[in-house]
Amino acid sequence: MSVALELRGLSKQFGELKVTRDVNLVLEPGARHALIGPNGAGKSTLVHLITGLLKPSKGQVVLAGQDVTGFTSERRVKLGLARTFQINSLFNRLTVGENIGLALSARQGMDSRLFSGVTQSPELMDEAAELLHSLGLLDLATRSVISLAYGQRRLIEIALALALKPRVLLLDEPVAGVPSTEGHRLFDLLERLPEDVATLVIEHDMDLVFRFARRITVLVEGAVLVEGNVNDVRSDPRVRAVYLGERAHA
Ligand SMILES: Nc1ncnc2c1ncn2[C@@H]1O[C@H](COP(=O)(O)OP(=O)(O)OP(=O)(O)O)[C@@H](O)[C@H]1O
Repeated sequence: MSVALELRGLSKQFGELKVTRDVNLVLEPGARHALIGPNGAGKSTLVHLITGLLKPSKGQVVLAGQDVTGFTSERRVKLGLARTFQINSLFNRLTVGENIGLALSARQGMDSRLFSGVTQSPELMDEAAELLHSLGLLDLATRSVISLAYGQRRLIEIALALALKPRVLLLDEPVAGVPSTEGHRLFDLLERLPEDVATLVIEHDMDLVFRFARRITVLVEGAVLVEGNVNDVRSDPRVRAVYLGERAHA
């Protein structure tokens, strides 16, 4: 099977400021990979380079063997790159199930503005329920989005991204703002992600990173400091120095 996502020598400069420096990264299908690094390390910039919000100064983004460096974000989504949607992309007055139905219909090329077409399609609504069930979120299906707590909405954002049937899923700080009482639902959901989807999580919460990831890339000053499996990264003295140094600084 081909590599799901590859970054080749990716660099980004804003004027004189080098924010991303020659980053190489490979995600195999089904990868569970975390990107970590101290504040300002360039994690968000790297995500923007992957999604197409920013264009690199050098290097390539390759999605399932295809060089997508010059492609718009929309084209990348169509080719299987999904990221968690921002909260405001959910339709507040609709139910969770209807929101997922709309995302499924968009994937199938239906005009998602034709909302009635979605709710009147038992197949789509069944598929939405099936997806929510597989993620352990079926209890939220008939709730209107507006009635959900913030943490619950963040879970639904992940379901919405998965409705696009991506090859690669980018999760940008999934824990941010989720109260600890709802944290277990997020962990549960992450364990239920489809096995073949390559997942890259950008996260500050080390508890989540160590539980979820099989490989970790540590970014410092825009460059990869270390990449390896969880134990290697955890015990690497350079990583400890970065994090302990940061803590001592705080
Ligand atoms: N559009 C821009 N123009 C100039 N500098 C930028 C721009 N975007 C980001 N930077 C700089 O790039 C560096 C990396 O920022 P980035 O937001 O990617 O880091 P980060 O690792 O995501 O940080 P955090 O964990 O705090 O969110 C910072 O010094 C930031 O000020």
